[in-house]
Amino acid sequence: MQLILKNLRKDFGGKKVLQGIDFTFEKGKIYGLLGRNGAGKTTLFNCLSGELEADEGQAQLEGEKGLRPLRDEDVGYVFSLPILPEFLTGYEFLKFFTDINRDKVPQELTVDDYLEMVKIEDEDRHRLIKGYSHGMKNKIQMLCFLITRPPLILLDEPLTSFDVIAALEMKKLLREIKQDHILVFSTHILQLAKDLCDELVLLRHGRIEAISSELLHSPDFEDQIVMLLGDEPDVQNA
Ligand SMILES: Nc1ncnc2c1ncn2[C@@H]1O[C@H](COP(=O)(O)OP(=O)(O)OP(=O)(O)O)[C@@H](O)[C@H]1O
Repeated sequence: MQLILKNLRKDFGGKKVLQGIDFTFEKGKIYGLLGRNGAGKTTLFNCLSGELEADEGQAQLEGEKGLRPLRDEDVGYVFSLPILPEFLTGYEFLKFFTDINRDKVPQELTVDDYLEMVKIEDEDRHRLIKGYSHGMKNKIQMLCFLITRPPLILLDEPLTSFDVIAALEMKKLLREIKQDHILVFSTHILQLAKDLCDELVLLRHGRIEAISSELLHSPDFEDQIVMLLGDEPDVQNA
């Protein structure tokens, strides 16, 4: 399975953010998306998840049944600022979520099994999400894609909110599921990108370019990335 992006463009009132993205992401790999603040990483994720409509271009999935446009339900999206119903408990939300996705949930797994998977403790499961920490909310968001297992999973800087143990667990989990998904992960933490990702891509000048694997494994990797990102101009105005 592949996600094929062709000439994806997005402007905001003349501000050219995505300037013709051409790139192919493959199943079985974790991609690290790097870019300066304001480079357009969230905009790209929003266009792929259907939160925003791209002005031009296409996003298509190529699988066993051929090529077809990417649909909203193909995408699991973990936002950097989690959006969840704060008036529900973690348990209630997941019960609701598993009920509406009953066809996708393996029979043998209960809500408690899922909460156990991301180590949300018993005493927290029945508290309102409103009182959860940022990291706990991110865990709940991650459970949504662990339940529905969409082909494309987008993670907008989620691991930065996790403590060291939780981050290790999440990395392990992502590595375990990666063979069945296309995983794209945006982060500003170079060490995390290097450690977790199979491929690194840069979003700069409104386009995506791959970083060679030699560079990824070279001793001056960080300096080179800083140099490459350092010449990113401000987003172009029309
Ligand atoms: N809804 C919007 N309306 C107008 N401008 C927007 C909108 N969303 C994003 N932008 C602009 O598009 C540019 C890219 O923003 P985006 O959030 O995609 O960057 P980013 O790479 O995710 O940045 P960061 O690393 O800081 O999170 C910024 O200049 C931002 O101000």
